[in-house]
Amino acid sequence: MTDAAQQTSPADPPPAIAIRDLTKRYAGEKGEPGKLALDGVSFDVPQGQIFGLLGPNGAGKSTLINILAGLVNKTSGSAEIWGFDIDHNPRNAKRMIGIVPQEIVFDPFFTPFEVLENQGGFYGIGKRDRRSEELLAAVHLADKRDAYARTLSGGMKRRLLIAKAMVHTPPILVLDEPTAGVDVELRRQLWDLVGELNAEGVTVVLTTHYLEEAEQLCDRIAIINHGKLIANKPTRELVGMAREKIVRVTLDRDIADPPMEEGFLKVEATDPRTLEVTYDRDATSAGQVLARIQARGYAIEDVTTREADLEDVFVSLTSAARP
Ligand SMILES: Nc1ncnc2c1ncn2[C@@H]1O[C@H](COP(=O)(O)OP(=O)(O)OP(=O)(O)O)[C@@H](O)[C@H]1O
Repeated sequence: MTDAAQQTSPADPPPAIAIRDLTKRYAGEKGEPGKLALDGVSFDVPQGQIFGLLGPNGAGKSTLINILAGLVNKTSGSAEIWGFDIDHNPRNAKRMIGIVPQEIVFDPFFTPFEVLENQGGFYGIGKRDRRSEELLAAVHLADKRDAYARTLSGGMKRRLLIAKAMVHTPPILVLDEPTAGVDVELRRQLWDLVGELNAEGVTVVLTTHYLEEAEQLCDRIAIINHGKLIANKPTRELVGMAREKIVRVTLDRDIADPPMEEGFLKVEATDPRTLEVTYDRDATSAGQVLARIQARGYAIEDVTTREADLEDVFVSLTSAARP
C-alpha cells in the first residue's frame, strides 16, 4: 500500500522501529504449504509515540512482535530497532526494546524486587546500577517490594511485567495485548501507566483487539489483517476515514416504503416507524436527510445521530481487504 512507510522529512528523527517487507511463513505439516503469517509488511514506528498495532485474532501481530523480540525467525525482509538491524546487530537490537508478553509468567516464589534484580542480572547490569526500587515505584508497586509474586493481583502482576521489561532502560516498550481479559478499572490504570512512561520519552508499541483502547491511547495506528498491512495513519486521520454517519428517525406513522434519496448510502426500517439512514457526511448533512424525509409528508418525532468510530473504519477496512 502507498502509505505503508509514511512520509518523513529530513528534520524527523530516525524511526524507533523500521520494518521493511517483513514476511513470515510458518513451516507446514508434511506436504502442506505452511501458514503465511506476515506478507510483505512495511512501516515505521516514529520515536516518542504510542503506536497501536491493531488486528483481529490470527492477523499476525504476535508474529511481528516475536520477530522483533528475536523469538521467531523471519522468512524475509528486514527490521531495525533504534537503528540496529535484527540480523546484523541482534544483541544491540534486543537491548533497545523491552517486551511485555501476553502471558503472565513469573516464578511465583520470587518477590517483585527479586524478579527485577534477577532480570537486571540477566542483562549483565551490575548490582549498583540496577533500578529495581525506582521501577517498582514507577509501576506503583513499591509497597509490594517483598511480597511473593504469587500473592499479587492480576493487575499488579501486569505492572510488574512492565517494570521487568524496562529493567535495561530500553527506549522502546512493546506490550502484546496488555489489557486482554482485564477489567475496566485495571485497564484504565494500565493506560495511565503507559501514558506516564511515554511522557518520560519511552516509545510505546502495543498490540490490541480493542479499538477503543487504540483510539484513546495511540498517536498512530497500523492495522494488519491476514498478514498484510491495510492501514497506517495518525489515529485522528484514521477515525476521519469513517465518513459515514447514521441518523435514526422515528416518524409519526408507519413507513410504507423506505425512501432512497440523493445523498443516502443506505436506508433501513428497523421497525415500522423507525428509519436508519446512513449517509456520507461529506456529501450531505443530518439536516438535509431530515428535510428529505419530511418532504415525503412524514413528521419526525425523534432523531438520534451516530458518528462513525474506529470500529466502523476497522470493519470497512478489514472487510474490503478480505481475500
Ligand atoms: N508456530 C506457528 N506455527 C504455525 N502457524 C502459526 C504459528 N504461530 C502462529 N501461527 C499462525 O500464524 C497466523 C498469525 O498468528 P499470530 O499469533 O501472529 O496472530 P495474532 O494477530 O497475534 O493473533 P492473536 O491476537 O490471536 O495473538 C495465525 O494463522 C496462526 O495460526
